[in-house]
Amino acid sequence: MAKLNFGGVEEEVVTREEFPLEKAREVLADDTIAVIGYGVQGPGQSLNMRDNGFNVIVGQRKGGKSWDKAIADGWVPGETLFEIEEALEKGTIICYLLSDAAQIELWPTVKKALTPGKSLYFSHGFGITYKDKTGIVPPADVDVFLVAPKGSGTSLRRMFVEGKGLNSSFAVFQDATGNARTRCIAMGIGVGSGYLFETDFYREVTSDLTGERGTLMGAIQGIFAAQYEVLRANGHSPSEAFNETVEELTQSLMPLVAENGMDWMYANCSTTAQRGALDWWKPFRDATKPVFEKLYNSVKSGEQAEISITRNSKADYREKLEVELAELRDSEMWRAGSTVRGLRPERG
Ligand SMILES: NC(=O)C1=CN([C@@H]2O[C@H](COP(=O)(O)OP(=O)(O)OC[C@H]3O[C@@H](n4cnc5c(N)ncnc54)[C@H](O)[C@@H]3O)[C@@H](O)[C@H]2O)C=CC1
Ligand SMILES: CC(=O)[C@](C)(O)C(=O)O
Ligand SMILES: [Mg+2]
Ligand SMILES: [Mg+2]
Repeated sequence: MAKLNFGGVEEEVVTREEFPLEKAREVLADDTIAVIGYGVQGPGQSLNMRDNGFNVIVGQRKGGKSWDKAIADGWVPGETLFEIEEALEKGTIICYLLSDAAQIELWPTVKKALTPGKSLYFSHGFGITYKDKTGIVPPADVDVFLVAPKGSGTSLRRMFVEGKGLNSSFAVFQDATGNARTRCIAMGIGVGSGYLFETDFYREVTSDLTGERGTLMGAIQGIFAAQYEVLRANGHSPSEAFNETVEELTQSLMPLVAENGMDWMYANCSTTAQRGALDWWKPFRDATKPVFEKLYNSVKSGEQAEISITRNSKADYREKLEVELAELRDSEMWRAGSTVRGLRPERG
């Protein structure tokens, strides 16, 4: 563990320097890693582990898009791609990467396969933390741990292919073998994490649910929509409103923030912009903070988990999500965005 100073607070993190890939391979040399579910995280994690030289198989329901995608990605039915029950039987580390709602339905099957000494791996603290709602209570004689890549499985794979690494959190819930922590970190390195920071299942799920509902996804769309609507109501064209709300942020300014922080991005803009942004960020913070507090409390009380389970357990949940995604896609702002994206010279 490397001790690092994060803005004045000391924290320990695990880097690839101190826990190299060779060590991770050694730790899991005798394991068969069964990735159950081939949705978004399933492909990212399984392909990275396969390319990293681990013994990986995939378990997925036969027929359907995910099964076909697995075959297209080079998984071979009967060799490295199996029906879920068969993969569960063969695996010594069970990576439970179905959607959080689907994990509830399949749990009785998974539980049966968890013979003593096996490991149960998650990428979210959801199922374990909300056990009263999910019924997910693992047997005492298996290791239970998580590695949660902090980003989409799509980025996890893309960054790996580019030689980069997305960072992940890790946590041990149950250590039956006495070796759970090392095995967990080895998995974290195996899936292609850039570095790993430690948490517990409760803190992982509460921060994650807050982040995705907040600045990462929910709040950002909300604030985009509000500014776009004000610009349009005041006579600005869709292209002007979109460029000034989204395109400039994603294409020009956020890459600068990613590279060197907010102050550096500010410093690379005009002093006119700096003056205004420095005056306005606090009013925006003050206006939104009560919403973030409401959000956090709703996560903490279990209300957000309840909503997610209820809604995503319905037979037609995919169609319902698609209708709401279409509402975004078909909005003037994102239709304007589609045209703007088409005009990027590199796409032409
Ligand atoms: N999507 C992402 O990039 C991230 C996901 N996670 C976590 O990783 C885990 C997996 O999430 P995703 O990859 O988004 O899952 P997903 O929603 O893409 O679903 C994964 C797979 O579950 C299968 N499935 C759905 N219902 C099923 C059922 N009733 N029986 C059998 N199979 C079923 C689907 O065919 C799909 O292949 C979750 O715990 C999630 O919170 C964590 C970080 C990011
Ligand atoms: C990509 C990620 O980490 C999220 C937003 O938390 C999720 O997909 O659940
Ligand atoms: Mg997340
Ligand atoms: Mg999440």
